[in-house]
Amino acid sequence: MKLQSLIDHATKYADMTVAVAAAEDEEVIDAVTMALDRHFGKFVLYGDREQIVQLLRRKGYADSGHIQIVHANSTVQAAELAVKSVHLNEANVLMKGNIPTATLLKAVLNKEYGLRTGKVLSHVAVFEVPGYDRFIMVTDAAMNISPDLEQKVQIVANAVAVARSIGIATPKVAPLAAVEVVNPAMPATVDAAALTMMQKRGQIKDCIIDGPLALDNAVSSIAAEHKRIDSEVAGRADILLVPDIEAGNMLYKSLVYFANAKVGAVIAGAKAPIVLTSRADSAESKLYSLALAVCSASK
Ligand SMILES: CCCC(=O)SCCNC(=O)CCNC(=O)[C@H](O)C(C)(C)COP(=O)(O)OP(=O)(O)OC[C@H]1O[C@@H](n2cnc3c(N)ncnc32)[C@H](O)[C@@H]1OP(=O)(O)O
Repeated sequence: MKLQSLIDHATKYADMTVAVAAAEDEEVIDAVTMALDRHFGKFVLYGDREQIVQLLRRKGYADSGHIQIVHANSTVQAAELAVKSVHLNEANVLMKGNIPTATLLKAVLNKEYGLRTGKVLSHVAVFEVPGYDRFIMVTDAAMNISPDLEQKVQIVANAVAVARSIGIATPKVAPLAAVEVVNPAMPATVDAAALTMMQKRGQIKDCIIDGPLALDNAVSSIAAEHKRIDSEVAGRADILLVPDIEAGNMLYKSLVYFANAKVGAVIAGAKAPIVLTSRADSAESKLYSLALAVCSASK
């Protein structure tokens, strides 16, 4: 599967509005104009009007009917205004611009005007890995630091919702650990076994969970056969649930830097999908994240 297919899908939602907090950033404007070139999304850019106009002019986009600029005096104000616009249903997707992640997340978690739903918010990344015939999803590599079992249940639910929004009707979920047997000294294996049983008993829906699985058994049927693991998920996992942010972040970055994987990612579980790009992301990756957010907002 190619991430390009998400862009093709997103073009069906040309009217989706994306609120960008602190849009005065060349890379962010690159992603916005790339999306407009591909005919998806309308954008409301919150931030320093003069800087945003200058950046848009360089791209030849100053007068686009699909862009509105709302001036903000600071990044804190830009975050507040952008989040409020999603809260008020004026926008369908929130995107981070030139602003610290914590500043945006604070606004997102604001009790009065934020985007809380009572659910856990979590990061879901979708990878196109060279040599693989399907997407590999990783969660949570960037938001929840050391989730407990109840949080993992919601992290899985968020990832399943994103998977379904991109056409994976019943995703196979592998809760990862270092081994594929339960070892009480390794809490990730105990949580993985509990998640597996919760899915079998109908407490977690719309997916198949089997774990614990080590990474090789989750993604390689040869490795799974070698270990004689009899599992519906082994070798065919769509979603890799990592035990904590360190494991997830290293897996995410290994896929990008060692395997040349392409990635798009969103924060799910909020009132609307959130695109949390980082400086190191390519404009292409930001575009994939925008497309993924538009696809998941459409469900
Ligand atoms: C993968 C590539 C990209 C990257 O590398 S990103 C870099 C790595 N990521 C990070 O550094 C972010 C890691 N996470 C964090 O720092 C923190 O968990 C985060 C998200 C900032 C929240 O921390 P704090 O602001 O300290 O929040 P807190 O724990 O004091 O809680 C404040 C209120 O917010 C709520 N909250 C926090 N995280 C939540 C979540 N995931 N889902 C839903 N609600 C959440 C929390 O329950 C609390 O609510 P209340 O005020 O008690 O009602």
